[in-house]
Amino acid sequence: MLRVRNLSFGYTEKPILRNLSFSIQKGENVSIIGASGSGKSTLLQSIYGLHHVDGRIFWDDKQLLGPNFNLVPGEEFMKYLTQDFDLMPPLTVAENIGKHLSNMYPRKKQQRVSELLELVEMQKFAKVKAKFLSGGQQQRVALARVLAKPPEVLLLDEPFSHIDHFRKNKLRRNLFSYLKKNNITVIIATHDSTDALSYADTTLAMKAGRIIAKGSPEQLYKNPKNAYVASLFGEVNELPADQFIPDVDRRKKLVIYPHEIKLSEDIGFEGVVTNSFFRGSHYLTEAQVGKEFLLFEHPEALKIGSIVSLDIPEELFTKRLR
Ligand SMILES: Nc1ncnc2c1ncn2[C@@H]1O[C@H](COP(=O)(O)OP(=O)(O)OP(=O)(O)O)[C@@H](O)[C@H]1O
Repeated sequence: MLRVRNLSFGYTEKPILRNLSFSIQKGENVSIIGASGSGKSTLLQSIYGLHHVDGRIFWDDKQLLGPNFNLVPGEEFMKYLTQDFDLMPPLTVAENIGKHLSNMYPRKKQQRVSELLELVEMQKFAKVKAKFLSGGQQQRVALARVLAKPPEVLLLDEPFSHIDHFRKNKLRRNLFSYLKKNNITVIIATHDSTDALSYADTTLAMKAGRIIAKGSPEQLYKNPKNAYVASLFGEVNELPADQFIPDVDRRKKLVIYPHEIKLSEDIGFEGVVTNSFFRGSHYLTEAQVGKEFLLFEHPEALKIGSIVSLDIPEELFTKRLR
């Protein structure tokens, strides 16, 4: 188990991580989500042992002591994939992946490299020098490289940021099932809600250096603490509650996802369509209701200026009142 206790850190006087405490089970897939600058990368670097932090970090019973105690920065049983991929440009893809593997058993080494090339779908590029690869290809090689000697804990910072959608989905499925099968603990800092929703066992939501929510992706999505947490998963409406519910505290807000609002067959909240954005499976539609602009999903494009009646399920008036 990874245990983080009262972790604080700042690059300067200004605190960046503020008294974080949490635990992660062996083999767990944890995603860290949060706005840009909230401290996700700094948290990964602190766990890896790159910063002089306050607080304590343990892997099982072993305390991780950080840069004061490690001549070579970083913990041996962990791998940290940074946002810059750290490949050796003059070496080939296969050489980069196998760089830290022993040459004592060349066949075994070759087998391992082939297995990893297959995992990231880079077999065809085995003999190509890293300097000739695109950003997305480099990122895939870097992923294979951190897995070459399987770590116990893998820290990934935006690992799919350069990879196109076509490859990303399959790569994600391959990679995360490989990690589960091998019981590798993975902590992934991400902006991508699919990483957080589909693959994580646990999601940590960060804001300004604090963890403001922790739970399963379902818990955080269905019962978000506030509009900020909900917005980390995609579009969300944050509406003044008193415009929609009678006799409610004026300071309260309603946090509602666009797919939860539907066109009503009978009486609903009347609005005027102000925008409609094609999203493939639906149109994300904006309507003005009173002074508020609401986003909702609709299967067809609605004409701008048309009058609509919108239905917000009544149960959300209590469930999503914040
Ligand atoms: N080397 C550094 N020196 C000084 N300040 C830094 C350094 N690295 C990061 N920061 C600051 O620390 C804060 C947190 O940065 P961090 O990169 O951890 O955030 P993040 O959540 O990972 O952001 P992003 O999603 O944009 O990668 C930011 O305000 C950033 O400006």
